Amino acid sequence: MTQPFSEQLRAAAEPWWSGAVEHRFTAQLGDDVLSDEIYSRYLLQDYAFVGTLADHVARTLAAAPDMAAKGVLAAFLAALTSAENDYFERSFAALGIAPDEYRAPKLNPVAQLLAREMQDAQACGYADMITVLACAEWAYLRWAKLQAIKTPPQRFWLREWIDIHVLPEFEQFVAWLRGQLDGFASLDEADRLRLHDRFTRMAWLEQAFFDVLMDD
Ligand SMILES: Cc1ncc(C[n+]2csc(CCO)c2C)c(N)n1
Repeated sequence: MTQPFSEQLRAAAEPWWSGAVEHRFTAQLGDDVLSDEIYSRYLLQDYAFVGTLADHVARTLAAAPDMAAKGVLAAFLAALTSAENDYFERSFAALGIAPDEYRAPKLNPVAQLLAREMQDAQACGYADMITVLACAEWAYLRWAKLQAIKTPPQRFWLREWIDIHVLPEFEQFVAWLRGQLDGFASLDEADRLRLHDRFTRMAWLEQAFFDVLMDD
């Protein structure tokens, strides 16, 4: 039996998929041994990423083929801009990072490429936009699940970052994204190949996003 298209995409994105999901950055985060210096670097880049992602979700919503899909994306966008923003603000305060610093960070080269990848997908259409989103969200669900079985970190900014990504609502959203990917199996071969490349590039970028933060 052929695998669902989402599984085909994920399997084809190895070794970068596992490289991202089992990254030493996330392992050290879950073990509560990641330095605040590295995590601060991460959070500054990721806050900018999440801002760009919110715009990406809004454009995906605008391109969505039906009201049901628009509703799911609207709910995700609401969570992204409320609860998630609150987490960032509290964490920046605890880490001694001032608003001036986190509102306009200088993006590292990987963060710049991630933003380009989203723009490129937006120029192609709904399936491409969903593919970018699905890879990013699914990878976060996976690494967080692996870390959630450990003793929760003492530092709330590490602990809550795992918690946010194992919430049932988030898991349902990822399941929905995977369902959307599975629907793209009926697209023609050229489209499927382009989505394969896009998903793999995203997995590579997710791994690289962690790589550039580490000291060693
Ligand atoms: C580089 C990078 N890739 C993916 C995510 C995952 N993500 C982005 S927004 C969001 C919403 C709910 O928390 C989630 C899970 C991230 N943070 N940073």
